[in-house]
Amino acid sequence: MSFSEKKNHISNQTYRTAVMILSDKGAKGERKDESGPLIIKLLEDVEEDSYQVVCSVLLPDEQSVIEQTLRNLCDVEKLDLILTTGGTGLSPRDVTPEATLAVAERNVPGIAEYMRAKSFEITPKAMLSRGVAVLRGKTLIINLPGSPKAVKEQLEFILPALPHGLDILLGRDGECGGR
Ligand SMILES: Nc1ncnc2c1ncn2[C@@H]1O[C@H](COP(=O)(O)OP(=O)(O)OP(=O)(O)O)[C@@H](O)[C@H]1O
Ligand SMILES: Nc1nc2c(c(=O)[nH]1)N[C@H]1C(S)=C(S)[C@@H](COP(=O)(O)O)O[C@H]1N2
Repeated sequence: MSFSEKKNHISNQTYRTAVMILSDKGAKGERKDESGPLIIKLLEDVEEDSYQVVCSVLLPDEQSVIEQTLRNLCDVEKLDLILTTGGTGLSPRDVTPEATLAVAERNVPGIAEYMRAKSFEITPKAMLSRGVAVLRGKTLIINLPGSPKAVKEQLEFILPALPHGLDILLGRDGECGGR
C-alpha cells in the first residue's frame, strides 16, 4: 500500500480518501488499471481541493483481504472516504459488496439507490451492479463498478451530495440549503 501526501495545503474541509481497485486481472498484471487513476482524476477536478487521495491500493477479489484492508483504512488510518471499484457484479469472484457489508456498522442505502436509478437512464445493465454504501465509524465506504465508463458515470452522479454528507458525518458545519 502506498501512502502519499499529495497536497501541501489541506483545508479544514478536505476529505482524506482512499481508492481501492478490486480486480483479479489487475492484481495479476493482466490488465492495466484505468479505473483507479480515473477516480483520482475526477476527485482532483472537484473545486477547492476537497479530496486528498492519500492511498490507492490494487487488490484481487479476495473477501478476507478486502475486509482486512477496509478495517485498516477505517480504524487505523481513520480516512473520511473510501471509494472501491470493481467486484460488484454477478461473477462468483465478485465479493466487494459482501466484504463491505461485513465491515459495515450502518447502511447508507440512498447513495447506491441513486447511483443505480440514475444509471438506468444510461443502461439497464446498471441493475447488475450490487454495490453498497455504508459507514464504519466516521468513514464512508462506497462501492463503484469496475469499468471506467461506469466509474465516471456513477461517481459524477453522487459527487454533488457527498460533501454535505461527509460534513455531517465528520461533525463539520453542514449546510442543508440548495438542492
Ligand atoms: N480497473 C479496471 N481498469 C480498466 N478496465 C476495467 C477495470 N475493471 C474493469 N474494467 C473493464 O470493465 C469490464 C468489466 O469489468 P469486470 O469487473 O467484470 O472485469 P473482469 O475482467 O471480468 O474481472 P476482474 O477485473 O476482477 O479480473 C472489463 O472487461 C474491463 O474491460
Ligand atoms: N452507470 C453505469 N453503471 C453500470 C454500468 C455502466 O456501464 N454504467 N455497467 C454495469 C455492468 S455491465 C456490470 S456487470 C455491473 C457490475 O460491474 P463490476 O462487476 O465491474 O463491478 O455494473 C453495472 N453498472
